[in-house]
Amino acid sequence: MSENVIEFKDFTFKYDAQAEPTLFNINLKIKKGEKVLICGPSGCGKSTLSHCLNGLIPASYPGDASGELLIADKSYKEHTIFSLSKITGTVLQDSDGQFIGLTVGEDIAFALENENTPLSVMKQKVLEAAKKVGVESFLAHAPHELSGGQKQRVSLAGVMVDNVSLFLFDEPLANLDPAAGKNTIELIEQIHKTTDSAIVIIEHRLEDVLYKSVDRVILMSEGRIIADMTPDELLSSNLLIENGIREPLYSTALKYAGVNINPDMKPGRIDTLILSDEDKDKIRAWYKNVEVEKKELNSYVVLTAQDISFSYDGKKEALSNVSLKIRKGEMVSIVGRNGAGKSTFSKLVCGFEKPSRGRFLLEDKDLAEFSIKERADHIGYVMQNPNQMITKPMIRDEVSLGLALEGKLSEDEIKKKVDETLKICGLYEMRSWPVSALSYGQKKRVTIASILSMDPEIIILDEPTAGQDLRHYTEIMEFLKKLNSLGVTIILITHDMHLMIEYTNRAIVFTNGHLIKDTSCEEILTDEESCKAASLKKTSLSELAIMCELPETEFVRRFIQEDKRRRR
Ligand SMILES: Nc1ncnc2c1ncn2[C@@H]1O[C@H](COP(=O)(O)OP(=O)(O)OP(=O)(O)O)[C@@H](O)[C@H]1O
Ligand SMILES: Nc1ncnc2c1ncn2[C@@H]1O[C@H](COP(=O)(O)OP(=O)(O)OP(=O)(O)O)[C@@H](O)[C@H]1O
Repeated sequence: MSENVIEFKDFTFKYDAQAEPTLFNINLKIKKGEKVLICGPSGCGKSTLSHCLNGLIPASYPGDASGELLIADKSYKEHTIFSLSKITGTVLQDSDGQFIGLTVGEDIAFALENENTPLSVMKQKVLEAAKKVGVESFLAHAPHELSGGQKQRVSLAGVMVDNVSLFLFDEPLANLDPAAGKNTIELIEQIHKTTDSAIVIIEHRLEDVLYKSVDRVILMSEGRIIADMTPDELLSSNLLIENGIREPLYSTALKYAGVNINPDMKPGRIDTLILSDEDKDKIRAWYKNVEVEKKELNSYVVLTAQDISFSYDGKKEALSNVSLKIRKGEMVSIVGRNGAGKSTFSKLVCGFEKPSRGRFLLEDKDLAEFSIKERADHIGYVMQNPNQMITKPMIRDEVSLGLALEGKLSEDEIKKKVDETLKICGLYEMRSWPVSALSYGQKKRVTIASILSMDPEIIILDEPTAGQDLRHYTEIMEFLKKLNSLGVTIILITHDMHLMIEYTNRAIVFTNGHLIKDTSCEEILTDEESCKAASLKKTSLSELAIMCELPETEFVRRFIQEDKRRRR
């Protein structure tokens, strides 16, 4: 094989279902042993590009292509899905779609089974791969018994048993808790160091992904490659912000402090960043000048959990003695490791499961007396995986569904309400499209729109911004903030520490079914012990504070203040 694993030459691709091409004139070479990050706004064609590399295009998604794409020196047209599966190992964005086996073990083994590996070798390899991603105790479980993040880990283990020339990770961090995300980036780095496979990572969370080095970042916009440069060059430019991608937190902090970033400072990663004494002084001066405000909290409690316990199988408790109070108009984060019980907690609040002990109160009324439908009038739940929520083939029908079932509004009123919501969620232009033509991030917005149209008093959102680019992330979060300022209580389940500090003041931390901490976000993020127990991760702000000899917690607090002030 030549040194290029992938070579796109003037490659253009149009889905049969679309009028215009989704990829235009792509010219891109990725060599053996290279590690490349692809980023770009939602819908810019990142997943489409990756589908070309694992054969889903043209096998599952037919369309017209021109130009050439060589994978391992052979035109993509000459490959089959099977021949490509030997070359490309993919971890898809939507890990649900990837399960084939009845158990987790079978699933990880699938790649090896195809190669007639002896049983004993196979078991050993499966166990090793499972251990690397921490799912070894789930090998006999059915995939549907896993939490979202646990499923994502299984997909990672699945590709790691393969011996491929190209690893393709499509949003590998979505749904992973911060510590697991960090491990994943370390695992990818290990693959990078120990094989000469090419690695392509598609990810929005640069704060997390740039924790280890990447050789190049490819920036896409509207189906074209608009930049192909090193992280040091990219972070010295304004291209990320201009193209709607969240910069790593330290980079934003440097800009707030008025530090001019250039490639010689090696700004591609926080641990390579070189700051002069003058830069540090600028950061200290900025820190000193940030005004710290205090927010008064409403004391009116809207949701109470009293000593809630629950088990799926009657043996192991998924939640144990959880008690908490949510005040009206609060915007809080629920965080914690994969499988900690966060989604289970939400399912209990919404009545999809019943607690084995304890009770929930909505204001002073026992929620056990409400039917699921009555609860839905007060509490909206946006689940983690949009594919588990969407039931209608057309976007407009999906978003109208709740209102139509409720039967309170006329058809015209429903139409008006749905149009408003679609506009807010940036879906109005696509209102008559089939859901099947949407990217994952776009589908996620459809599910948020469905819940918002119902005007609930409390909204629980499970990873609301997973798969969203900065523009949609900001639109969704600013809209939630606006709803919140009107009195709607918002509970965000998130693994995104960046989101937690940007938008919420309080963090409720779960680990192994227990609520272990309930305090301010900056306190959680600078407390080593809680971070470890709950698989959270300090952000790059902590490291920046240490570099400048400033107190970590206060630095994070002031950054949050400044960030909120600037976005008002
Ligand atoms: N199967 C399909 N049929 C028709 N159009 C599609 C299909 N899949 C994606 N598209 C369209 O192609 C465009 C690019 O989608 P793609 O999934 O590649 O974007 P992306 O950059 O990966 O976005 P995201 O970050 O939201 O996942 C979108 O506008 C989408 O509507
Ligand atoms: N349907 C189910 N049947 C059996 N066990 C389940 C089921 N759903 C979840 N579990 C288990 O209950 C525990 C809590 O899962 P839950 O989905 O609440 O975690 P989570 O904190 O939301 O995780 P994540 O961050 O990965 O989404 C996990 O150990 C999981 O394996």
